[in-house]
Amino acid sequence: MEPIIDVQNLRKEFKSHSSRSGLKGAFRDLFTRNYTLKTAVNDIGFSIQKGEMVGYIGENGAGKSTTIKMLTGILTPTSGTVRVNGMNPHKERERFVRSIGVVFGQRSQLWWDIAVQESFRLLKKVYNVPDEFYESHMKDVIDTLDIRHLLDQPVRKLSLGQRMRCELAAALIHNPPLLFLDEPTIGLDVLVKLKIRDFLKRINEKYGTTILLTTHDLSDIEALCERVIMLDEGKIIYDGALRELRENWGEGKQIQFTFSEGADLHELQQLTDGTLVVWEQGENEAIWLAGVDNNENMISEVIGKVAAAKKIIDMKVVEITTEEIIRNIYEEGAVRHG
Ligand SMILES: Nc1ncnc2c1ncn2[C@@H]1O[C@H](COP(=O)(O)OP(=O)(O)OP(=O)(O)O)[C@@H](O)[C@H]1O
Repeated sequence: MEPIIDVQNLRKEFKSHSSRSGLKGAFRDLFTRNYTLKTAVNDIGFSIQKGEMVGYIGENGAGKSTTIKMLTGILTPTSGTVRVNGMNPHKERERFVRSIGVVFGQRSQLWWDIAVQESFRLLKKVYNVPDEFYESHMKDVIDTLDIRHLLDQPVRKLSLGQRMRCELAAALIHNPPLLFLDEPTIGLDVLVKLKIRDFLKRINEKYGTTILLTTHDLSDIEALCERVIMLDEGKIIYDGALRELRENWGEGKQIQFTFSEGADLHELQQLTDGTLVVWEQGENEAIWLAGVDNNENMISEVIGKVAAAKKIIDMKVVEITTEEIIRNIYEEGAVRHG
């Protein structure tokens, strides 16, 4: 089966001209421009099958939005190919936009001054959605997102969480097979986040909707996506199961000690000499974190050695979080496999 998203050797360069300083520089700029080239997306490739929910992650400036903009036809690639829903997003613009739903957390597709349901009706017309389908489908969407009481409010009166739920509903009026979400839960409280996640799971199960999700909130990814694509400086550094990422990288644990008084690094290193421990100071000098391999003997050995010499007033053993795993990966720049 043809993948729903297929990207090959995709590249986007931005040209920006840097001005030279001084009057002489400005004069020279009139005749020859000084360009600097920024490669935002650097020859990437991946494909996504129908029904997948994929997390697209990376630090600020990694190239996520630029990729999404090329996938949705807003930007033209410098080189490479993009096929989405069997189409070229830039060439078949009109037909293409009817086949996708997009939610950008920071931007609205609803009309600010009119009631939410008027916006919905307008979009229904734009997308040519048949009445019968609209009634039954939107009833379900409205109930699941719990927005019925908001329908006669103008958008400008809604809170961010209320607006985001309406945005999601608006993106789904034509029941697109593919949904792009860029930071859909940014700034939302936990309850609204949970509601949105449950909703996304539900439409994925019910309609087999494919979802590509960009977010800085890794708990969104953990709740929804089995697969992650990780981007760093325009290149894909990991594409695979989130589970595998944890297995390969997350085997370590941290023991968090709170001592009765301040400790220093040298002293702690000496105490655990001969054991592989990475010490790191916590919030203050009495709190220290010992990073160790996930091995029971190792954990008791470290605790034993430390407890014999220092007065401990609190202690806990914590799993390394996905957040930390990913931070470690960025620090090392690439993923070690196996
Ligand atoms: N229109 C543009 N002109 C010039 N440079 C751009 C343009 N758009 C993006 N860039 C640059 O391309 C790089 C990738 O930007 P992009 O917005 O895709 O990153 P991102 O991963 O989405 O980041 P964030 O998480 O901050 O949204 C950045 O260095 C950015 O400065």
